Amino acid sequence: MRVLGLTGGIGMGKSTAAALFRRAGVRVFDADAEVRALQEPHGRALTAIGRLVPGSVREGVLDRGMLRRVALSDPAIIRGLEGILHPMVRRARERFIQRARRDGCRWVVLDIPLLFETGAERVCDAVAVVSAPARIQRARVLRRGKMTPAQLDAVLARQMPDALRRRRADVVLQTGLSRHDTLRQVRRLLRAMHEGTVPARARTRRKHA
Ligand SMILES: CC(C)(COP(=O)(O)OP(=O)(O)OC[C@H]1O[C@@H](n2cnc3c(N)ncnc32)[C@H](O)[C@@H]1O)[C@@H](O)C(=O)NCCC(=O)NCCS
Ligand SMILES: Nc1ncnc2c1ncn2[C@@H]1O[C@H](COP(=O)(O)OP(=O)(O)OP(=O)(O)O)[C@@H](O)[C@H]1O
Repeated sequence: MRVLGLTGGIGMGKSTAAALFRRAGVRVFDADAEVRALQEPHGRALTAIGRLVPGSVREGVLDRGMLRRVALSDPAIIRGLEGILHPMVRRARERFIQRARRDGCRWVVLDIPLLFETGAERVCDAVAVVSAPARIQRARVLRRGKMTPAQLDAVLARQMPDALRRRRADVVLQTGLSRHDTLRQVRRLLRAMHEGTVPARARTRRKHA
């Protein structure tokens, strides 16, 4: 079985690309969805988060807006939050890979925003990076109205710069043009996956989870 990492900065179009892979029948592990599941009412991460940010969990329910505000204004809190969540996400990822291998999948996709930052690239045979001009990225995120410009800057400060991410990619998917154009690029990649011609990772030693 082969593993394709899919990553990119906030708002670069990861979920949109992941949905295209899913539609083509490829199994996709979604790290953001995993985080949300851990933070659901009575989710497994809530006790630890409530201890980290007192008042953020009331009667087993997380105040996500408050957590976002606190975490994105205090680097120590976001580090603490990552310390709670990343090991849980890593274990879920390992279970996903084991299950897919057992089921005889030929390719799976790992959709992980912090793929390089957390070392998850080590389990990937190839990495695709979604990318768009910074101006478009900013406009997309701010248009959603969930984050202030200062909060967006705090997120960007914790992510690898786009240029570096692109340099470390095996494939770059441009999402700054139309959705149709992105679809064409994903189709091309799917064809290469099928034919076994995806550029392989030369720089890192593969270590399957
Ligand atoms: C900070 C939180 C509460 C903000 O919640 P919110 O609903 O605003 O955002 P959401 O979870 O949908 O994430 C949106 C995007 O923000 C970026 N992002 C989220 N967490 C982080 C982080 N710790 N570092 C860098 N970027 C991040 C990613 O690009 C992600 O796709 C939440 O993202 C969280 O609990 N993050 C910590 C866990 C984490 O590191 N997640 C990243 C995936 S492993
Ligand atoms: N190829 C594309 N063409 C046009 N718009 C796009 C394209 N890809 C994504 N978008 C738009 O950009 C926004 C962000 O896309 P998406 O949710 O896929 O990004 P993301 O990288 O998963 O974001 P996040 O990191 O915040 O989860 C959405 O509003 C989406 O409609």
